[in-house]
Amino acid sequence: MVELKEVAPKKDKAVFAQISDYNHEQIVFCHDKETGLKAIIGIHNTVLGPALGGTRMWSYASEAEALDDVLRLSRGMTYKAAISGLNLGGGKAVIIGDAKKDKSEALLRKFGRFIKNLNGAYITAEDVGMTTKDMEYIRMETEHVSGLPESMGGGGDPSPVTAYGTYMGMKAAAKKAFGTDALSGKKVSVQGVGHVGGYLVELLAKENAEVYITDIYEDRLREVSNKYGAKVVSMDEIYDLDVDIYSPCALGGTINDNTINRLKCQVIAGCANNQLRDENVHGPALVEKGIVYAPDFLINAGGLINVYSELVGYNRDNAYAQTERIYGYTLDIFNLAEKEGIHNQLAAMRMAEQRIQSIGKVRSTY
Ligand SMILES: NC(=O)c1ccc[n+]([C@@H]2O[C@H](COP(=O)([O-])OP(=O)(O)OC[C@H]3O[C@@H](n4cnc5c(N)ncnc54)[C@H](O)[C@@H]3O)[C@@H](O)[C@H]2O)c1
Repeated sequence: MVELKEVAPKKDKAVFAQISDYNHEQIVFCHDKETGLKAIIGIHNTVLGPALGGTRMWSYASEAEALDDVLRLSRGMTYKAAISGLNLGGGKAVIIGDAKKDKSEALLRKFGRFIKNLNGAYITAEDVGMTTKDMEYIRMETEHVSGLPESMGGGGDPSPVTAYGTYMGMKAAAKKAFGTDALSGKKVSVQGVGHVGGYLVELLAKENAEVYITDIYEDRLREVSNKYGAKVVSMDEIYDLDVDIYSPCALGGTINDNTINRLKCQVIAGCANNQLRDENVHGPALVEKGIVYAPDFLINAGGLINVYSELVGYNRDNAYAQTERIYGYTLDIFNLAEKEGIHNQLAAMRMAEQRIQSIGKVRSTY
């Protein structure tokens, strides 16, 4: 019987205690002195299928932080795949190092060898700090790579599909909060206008929403602002804006003790992973404030749906059609949360767990 549960991670805990809290199946520590490779592969759950999730390269402040990241992210992938109806498990990998300085062909290919040795239990893809070229190096050593460029038979950049799913989830949340899913005239703040955020602003502008944007990079802000008429605000100001919808599209953990009381929106719907710093605390806090929260792993699943489509025979139209269903799934989650008197993130987690448990039983017969 699969058992997933909510946990509040403690970084000072022993490694096995942390793995046990999150209920991972396998953690692989990869080390190679020659190339300087230090990586951790987290395989959270493979009941529904191979554990799929990107590789992130980041200069973590400590190894504990890297482990915490891979544990949280791989568990999120389990939920994302399960709730999206995909035959995939949840996994993720982190390479510890500076993506601008520490990367080499040899390091990436060595990492590919470690993935190869897992015989398909883990399938990797691109994440923060990795490029398409890096994926090509990993692909030289193992076939268990997804999200490849179209020229290599892959589905190309998943970001537009992720943005489309996020937009669908946002519309469903608007329907719940405002009684209509029309976003025309709604004030929407988008935090982070990178790959996904940029495409999301385009969709919002097409629907005549009033969009506010912020980012670290000024040239990117200028580009998006000029293209879509979005208003630029400072990075800190984003939390205090008098908007209808706040869309976190940068990094995780932005809904926390410091920001929650500043938010004036009625809806939160964005593509960032792990938006709630602590789901046990900040999920209920949003309910208390009357904010409709669209669960992150549900509405940002478009990219994963696109990548999954590659594994079963790529068709972009099918990937978009499946992503469009996020609208209905999000409304289902709101109904479940209301019925059970729980917050939306918890309802989404329960829905995902339920599918893993029931399909786990189907698969117990060989
Ligand atoms: N790319 C996908 O298909 C996909 C799929 C699912 C989830 N996500 C998640 O969505 C988020 C965005 O992904 P992306 O591919 O667009 O990444 P990206 O790196 O292209 O964009 C992120 C942007 O956020 C900006 N940023 C970082 N910190 C910020 C801050 N404090 N304030 C304002 N802006 C800040 C960065 O400068 C960058 O422009 C990430 O959390 C990612 O894990 C992405």
